[in-house]
Amino acid sequence: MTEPSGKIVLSGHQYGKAENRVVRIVRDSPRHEIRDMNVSTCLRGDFAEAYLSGDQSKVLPTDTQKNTAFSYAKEVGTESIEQYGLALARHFVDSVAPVSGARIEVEEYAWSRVYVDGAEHDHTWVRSGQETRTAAITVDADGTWVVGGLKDLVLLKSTGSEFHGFLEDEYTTLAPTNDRVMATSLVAQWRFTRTDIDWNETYLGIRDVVTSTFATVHSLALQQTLYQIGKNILERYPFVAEVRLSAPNKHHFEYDLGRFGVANANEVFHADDRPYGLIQAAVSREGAPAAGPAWDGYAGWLA
Ligand SMILES: O=c1[nH]c(=O)c2[nH]c(=O)[nH]c2[nH]1
Repeated sequence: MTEPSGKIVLSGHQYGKAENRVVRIVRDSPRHEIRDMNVSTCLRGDFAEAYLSGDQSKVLPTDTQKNTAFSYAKEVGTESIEQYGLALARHFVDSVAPVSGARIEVEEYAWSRVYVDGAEHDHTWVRSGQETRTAAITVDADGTWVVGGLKDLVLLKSTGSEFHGFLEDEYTTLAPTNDRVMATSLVAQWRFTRTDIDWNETYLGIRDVVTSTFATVHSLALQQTLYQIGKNILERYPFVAEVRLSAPNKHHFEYDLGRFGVANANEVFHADDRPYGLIQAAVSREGAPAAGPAWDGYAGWLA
């Protein structure tokens, strides 16, 4: 067999500044607001000469992209990470000639107000240990795509989950169960079909669909729960075209206390951190607008 001997070409490129830690405080009144973000900017276009011959004449430095990300936190504000990301992406495409496309990926770290004497404090927060909100915005000559999301949403239900009836072969040792703990650390992303959205209200609504579906679906497998989560989001939000979900099955094994003569009826578990089943699904609406480059990632946290 002969190896292919074709010409070697630059077959893809994109570049930007990854993980700018932008913190915006709004201090127009004594009650301050905080938006704590991790922002990655990525430019697309014909930057081939930078790779092929070292010609930087079309290259907007990543340092400049960083500065723009920080300045936009003041210039356009950070009402939501989606709105901020849209403004930043449009700026690069509209104002920097060689840029034909931009992708902005944002993670938002949540803070909640500290309570002092039973009242919310104006300018002190404690980091909320729950999920990280995410957004990925892509603008190019063909359009604008917004993907909202969350990651590290850790959920556990102590009953209402079964797993049985599975295929068995000579390597199968798993016992079927009618009652188990089901837990995950969910990553979910949803693709919008429009940009005139109340981003913050929609985020909270979708998060609520995720948690309430996880709670109320009597689950025969994590696969079934994921599909129901996606379906319920699409049913409630007509402007969402597609939901992608990734869920590690955080196994909780009933600990064998029988060895000590102690009964254990689904009460004491060993939470095993690895290996874990990793269950993934995409749920979409037939006939919805095409995804285009909406899922073409940059900094890798979507992977
Ligand atoms: O919800 C589950 N899905 C699986 O595919 C699987 N496989 C497994 O061993 N346990 C489970 N649980």
